[in-house]
Amino acid sequence: MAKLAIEAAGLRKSFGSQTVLDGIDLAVPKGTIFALLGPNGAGKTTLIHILSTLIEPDDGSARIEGYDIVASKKEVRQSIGLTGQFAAVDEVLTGAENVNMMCRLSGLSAAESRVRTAELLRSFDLEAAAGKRVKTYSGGMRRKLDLAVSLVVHRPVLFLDEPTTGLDTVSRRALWANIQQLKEQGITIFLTTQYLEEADQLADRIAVINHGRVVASGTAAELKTRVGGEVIELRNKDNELLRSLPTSGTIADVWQTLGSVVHSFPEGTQISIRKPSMDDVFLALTSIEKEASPA
Ligand SMILES: Nc1ncnc2c1ncn2[C@@H]1O[C@H](COP(=O)(O)OP(=O)(O)OP(=O)(O)O)[C@@H](O)[C@H]1O
Repeated sequence: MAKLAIEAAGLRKSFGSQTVLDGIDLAVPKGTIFALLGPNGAGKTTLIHILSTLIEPDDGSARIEGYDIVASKKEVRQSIGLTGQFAAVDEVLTGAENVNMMCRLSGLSAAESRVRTAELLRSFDLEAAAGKRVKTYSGGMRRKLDLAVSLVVHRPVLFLDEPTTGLDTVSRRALWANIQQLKEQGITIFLTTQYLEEADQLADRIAVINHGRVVASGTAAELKTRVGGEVIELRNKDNELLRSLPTSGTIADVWQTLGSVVHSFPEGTQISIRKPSMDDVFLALTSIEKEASPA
């Protein structure tokens, strides 16, 4: 049995003259959460579409649960669940009707469908809203319902394309908890996100993608270490950030770094030293290419 749920080598895709994926390699172990982090237009959705067999790559290969995404489309489709960027549920139906309809379409009997619908609505905390039409749902509730619908049939691999885009902090955290629970059930999660905090909080491994290439990959801690050292923060008496300065963290380097700016800041300026955040990592890894790319 393959240990990897998702593996890709040299995936390429162009639309006309635009190269969207420029040689992507991936290896996602089973039962883990993998986050593909990148800015708008980096190629995240295109990669999900390729891995979920919706479009074919121009070059390279990929396997899901050991099945080739081009030669064994049917087996790949039977191994995956997918939720896209926009909720794919029917607004006129109630939450329960949506889940129930998907159960019936998936071949469950009426009785089985009732049981599964109740189970799913319970695990996503949607029982109270089960009888309400989806058009009355908040963005967070729709996303939860979307996830519930994609889990009607047990699939070992779940693709989530920007699952929390547009949600407020509370709904986002609730959805993160749901996603963690899916991992605890042994499901491999591949998600795309523009939110650094989301990748930091949820993912076992992260790949940062920019202009169709993986520019860095590893655990959140590894990526932070890659950017290196520590960050000195200078704040005024109201605790407002005045400047962040990179440092290796040694006494000599902190001394030298502060020495070069000490006269530029008023007395009373406070300093603190911290590890780099995912924001520092992301900016460091994507800023050079961003500057070079057209707006
Ligand atoms: N079917 C298509 N035809 C032509 N161009 C496309 C097509 N699909 C995607 N693109 C282009 O490919 C690039 C990458 O798009 P993609 O949706 O994969 O990026 P993304 O990282 O998911 O961005 P976002 O976060 O905005 O969804 C974009 O410039 C987009 O316009």
